[in-house]
Formats: sequence, C-alpha cells, structure tokens
Amino acid sequence: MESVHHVSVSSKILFSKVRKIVPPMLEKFHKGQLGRVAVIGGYTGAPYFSAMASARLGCDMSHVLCEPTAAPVIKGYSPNLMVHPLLPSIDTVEDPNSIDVSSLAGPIIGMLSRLHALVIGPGLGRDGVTLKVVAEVIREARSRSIPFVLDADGLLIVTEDPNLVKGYKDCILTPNVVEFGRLAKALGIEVASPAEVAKSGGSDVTSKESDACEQLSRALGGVTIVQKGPHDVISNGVTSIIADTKGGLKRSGGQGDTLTGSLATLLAWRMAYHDKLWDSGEKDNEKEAQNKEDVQAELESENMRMSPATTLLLAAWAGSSITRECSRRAFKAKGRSMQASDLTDEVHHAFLVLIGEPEGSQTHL
Ligand SMILES: NC(=O)C1=CN([C@@H]2O[C@H](COP(=O)(O)OP(=O)(O)OC[C@H]3O[C@@H](n4cnc5c(N)ncnc54)[C@H](O)[C@@H]3O)[C@@H](O)[C@H]2O)[C@@H](O)CC1
Ligand SMILES: Nc1ncnc2c1ncn2[C@@H]1O[C@H](COP(=O)(O)OP(=O)(O)OP(=O)(O)O)[C@@H](O)[C@H]1O
Ligand SMILES: [Mg+2]
Repeated sequence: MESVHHVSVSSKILFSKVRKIVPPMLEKFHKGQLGRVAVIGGYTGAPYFSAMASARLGCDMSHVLCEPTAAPVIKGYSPNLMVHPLLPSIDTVEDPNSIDVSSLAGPIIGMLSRLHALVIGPGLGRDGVTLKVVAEVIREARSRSIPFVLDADGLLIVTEDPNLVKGYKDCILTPNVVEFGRLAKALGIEVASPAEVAKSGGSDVTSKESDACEQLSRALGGVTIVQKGPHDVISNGVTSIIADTKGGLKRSGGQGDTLTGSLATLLAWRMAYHDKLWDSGEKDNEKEAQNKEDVQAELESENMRMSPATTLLLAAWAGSSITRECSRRAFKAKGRSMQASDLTDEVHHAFLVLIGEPEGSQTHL
C-alpha cells in the first residue's frame, strides 16, 4: 500500500519541474544573482567539499566561514572559495565560561544580508563556544528568513534545542541514519528497526521507512527533512517524496557534503525563482500549496507557478538526486578507490544529465 503522503509523480516530470527553478544563463545577470551561499563549518575537509559542490552546481559566490587555523588550509585547497576565519572556539576566547555570544556572532551576522542561503554544520566540531555562537547565527538567519541546511554537527544543535528550527519553513535537515536516530530520540519518536521494516514486506517498506521521517518533520513543526540512506526519504510532515536515483556502492565519508552544497545552490535559485528574477513563462497561482494534493497538482501542471512548499520539496529532491548520480558516476570511474572529491568533479555532469540547461539559457558562446 502506498503511503498517503507520497506524491506519485515520475522522476522525468520532477526533473522538468526542477528545471523551472534553475535560472537561465543570461548576459544581463550580474555577479551574485545566481547565488551567494556560505558554509559555516569549522574545520577543513567537509566545509570545503560542501562549498565546492555549491560552486560546481553553479552559484556565483561560495563562502566558507571557519575557525582561524582552518582558513589558510581551505584557501590552499581552492583559491575560488572566499574563506573567512570568523568562528570562535574555546581556544580563541579569554574565558569560555563568560562569553558574550552576540558580540562573538556579530561578524558572521554582519555577512547575512549579503547571502541567499547557508549550510550549517559540516565539520563544525563540538566545541561549546562555537556551538553557542552558531546557535545565535541560526536564530538571526531565521529571523531574516534566510534559508539554511543543517547537517552533521549543526544537527547536534537542533538535538539540544529543537525550538531553534521548530516551525521554520525555509530549512532542510539532512541527517544520516545515526543523526536521524539522535533527533528522533530527542523528540520522542520511535524509529522502526531495519528488521521491523523488512518484516512489513512489499511496497509497505517504503511507507514504514518514511513514517518516522514524516513524524520527525511534524514534531519539528514542518521543517523539511532529507533522511539519507539506501534511498532518501524527503518529507515536510504532510507531503513526502522518495529520491531513489541509483547511487554508487562506495560509502566513503564526505558524500553528504556534496548534498549540502548542492542544496545551498538550489535554495538560492529557488529564492530567485520566487523573486521572479527571470520570466519562467508560468501562470501565477492563486493559492499556495498547503497539502499533498495541492503539491501534486502543481507538480503535474505544465504551466502553473509553484508555491514555496512545492519548490522546497523539489529542491531537496533535486539535491539528493544530483548527489546520488555523482556517487554513481564517480563509483563507475573509480570503483572502491572512490573519494568525496570524485563526487565534486561529477556535479556539473550530473546536473546536465538529470536536469539540463533551462529553456532560455544563452548557449551560443
Ligand atoms: N572529509 C571530511 O572532512 C569529512 C568530515 N566529516 C565530518 O565528521 C563529523 C562527524 O560525522 P559522522 O558522519 O562521522 O557522524 P557521527 O559522529 O554521527 O558518526 C556516525 C557513525 O555512524 C556510522 N554509520 C554511518 N552510517 C551507518 C549505518 N547505516 N549503520 C550503522 N552505522 C553507521 C559511521 O561509520 C560513523 O562512525 C562531522 O562534522 C562531519 O561533517 C564527515 O562528513 C566525513 C568526511
Ligand atoms: N546504502 C546506500 N545506497 C545508496 N546511496 C546511499 C546509501 N547510503 C547513503 N547513500 C547516499 O549517500 C549520500 C550521503 O549519505 P550518508 O548516509 O553517507 O551521509 P553522511 O554519513 O552524513 O555522509 P558524510 O560522510 O558526508 O557525513 C546521500 O546522498 C545518500 O543518498
Ligand atoms: Mg554527514
């Protein structure tokens, strides 16, 4: 039995709808309009992979906000990234027991007005001072309606204080199986064990697996969750989509960073779509999608402008699909030697194969 919450729209149609929120490449655009994103990520590897994925997918400016000793290392990986050593830690403050969180967060908050989307958490670490400052940044980003993706140690902040994101409709959480379990436990949600899920059999397996994701999303007031695994379950509590594009077979660390970086760029593009940066050729929609039926109708319509709820689910689904296709391609080329950086190199190919340039892009050069 199919879950009542799943939209049943083919991948081909979903990709064609994703193409609608991708800005065309036009001579008239200036630097920054196709996306300014920042990864708040502490140490070196993970934030680099995330920021590179955002850049390779096509945003104009990718920033990394990190801890001072990490900055020259990340700069050394790539001069394309803008690296800011703004994250304080227990080692950089005089007395960790009496810190002024708002003044420590000030330089980061000062950058927010220039950003379209944030990724918070890859390689952030668990330093108490850092986490307090980042929680303050989350509060401020939310109050300014800046969309963000929370992953890895950023999810730990939510586990400790779910109210920070509860009810915020412009954020995506991307927990792996362990992180999902921690969040579920913190919010009192029971997760079926793999054995229990397998026992339910047939197509009900998908329904059982997504049950916990839907419940967690509802417990968080409808935030969008990408529950990563053999297939990714995406839910906002009332509507769910499964991303089951074939992935690779190597489970090297760092693949989740391609996901978060891709999501940041998609969130920036989604914002440009809603701001009508270009003419998408669609008809205005009189009402905003509220439930699964409304979302499904917008996804099935060829010419109706989509609501924020629909485009958020689509962006999450697209990020997931791109990451899995990167992993499949990288694994095909590298086999068991595959590393996270091999996914970074596949982001553009994955985009072209799955989504493709939108109508109206100037491709004559
Ligand atoms: N190259 C890098 O710099 C990388 C940095 N990373 C960072 O490392 C920190 C910790 O991330 P972790 O993902 O290790 O998170 P956790 O500290 O939550 O550890 C998860 C653990 O669960 C295990 N696990 C994963 N999937 C499982 C499954 N299906 N069943 C049972 N066990 C499973 C993993 O082997 C890992 O030991 C984060 O800050 C993250 O961003 C990771 O993203 C990996 C790559
Ligand atoms: N068993 C699987 N089969 C296919 N794809 C998978 C499988 N497990 C995870 N993935 C994919 O790998 C990507 C990263 O998910 P994963 O569960 O490894 O996250 P993670 O542990 O947070 O990664 P990271 O090491 O970057 O922190 C996701 O896009 C997910 O769809
Ligand atoms: Mg991870």
